[in-house]
Amino acid sequence: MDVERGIPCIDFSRDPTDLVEGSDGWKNLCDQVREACENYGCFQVVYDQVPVKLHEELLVGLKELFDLPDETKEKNVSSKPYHGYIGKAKEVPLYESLGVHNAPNLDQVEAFTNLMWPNGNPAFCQTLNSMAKRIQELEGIVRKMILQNLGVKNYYDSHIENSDSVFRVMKYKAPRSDDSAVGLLAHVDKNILTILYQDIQGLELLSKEGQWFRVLPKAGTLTVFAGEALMAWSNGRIHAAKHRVIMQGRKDRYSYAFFSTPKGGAVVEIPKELVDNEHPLLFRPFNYLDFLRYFQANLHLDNPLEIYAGAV
Ligand SMILES: O=C(O)CCC(=O)C(=O)O
Ligand SMILES: [Fe+2]
Repeated sequence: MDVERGIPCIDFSRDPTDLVEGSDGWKNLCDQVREACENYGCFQVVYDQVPVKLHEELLVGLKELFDLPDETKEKNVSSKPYHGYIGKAKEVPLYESLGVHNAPNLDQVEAFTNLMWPNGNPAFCQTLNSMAKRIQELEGIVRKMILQNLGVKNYYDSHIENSDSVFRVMKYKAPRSDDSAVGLLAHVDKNILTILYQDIQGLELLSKEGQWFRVLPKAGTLTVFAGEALMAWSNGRIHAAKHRVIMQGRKDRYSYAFFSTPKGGAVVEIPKELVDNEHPLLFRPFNYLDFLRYFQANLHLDNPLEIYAGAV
């Protein structure tokens, strides 16, 4: 495994047979994914099923989207936490973002683009939907590898059935001064897996040893994070890493990410196979949406999940 500046980089595009379940290449990738998830909670993945041209097209559309008036962007509301428009927050003034629920479904993206543009925006709608579908495919592969390595592949179908997703697009304005500025505060993702693309650098990851590393963007590469829902479900075997965005320089920064989440109302429950004397139960079963709401209401807490559902 190639570890560059502290972040493992795993090549899913070396040979198409590597993605054939059960092949030697597949087993090798599974091992790399497990090592990365356990030790870093994050890795970069080379994946050519998301063409560089599609990233470029989406970025052009995103610039147009974020240039829309605030009143238009604010129309993107949702009852689910982190699905609507976020902007002009005191703590992160450079940050703005919009969420699209279940973006691999064309109707959902169409509803979003019709809300943003008077005549919709068919080209952007297609691009965003195509991106979400391709990243969802990658998410499914990564999740299958993780479950296989945990020895609980039999849970894969129900895991996917009980999942949902939100695609978030983000813009960070360039800081006003030459000093670096916080784009997004340090946090751990709460969901299952996050697969992210950034156009220019800014993303930083906290290693288990307590050191911040820059995650540099690379053409044809996406960044995968494990979230707390997966960390909890794996009974702590998978690490969910803290990360943040630091802005520097004169350029605005754009990023987007596919977040897989437990379905609304779904309960995160550790499989019995992952609990034994060496691995005592770490979390009681918890309702994901209820936990998210608890987290939002208690942003000052350091370990909200441990307080909310900790079993020890
Ligand atoms: O914009 C980025 O690079 C990171 C975004 C992020 O961490 C998040 O939305 O959870
Ligand atoms: Fe994040």
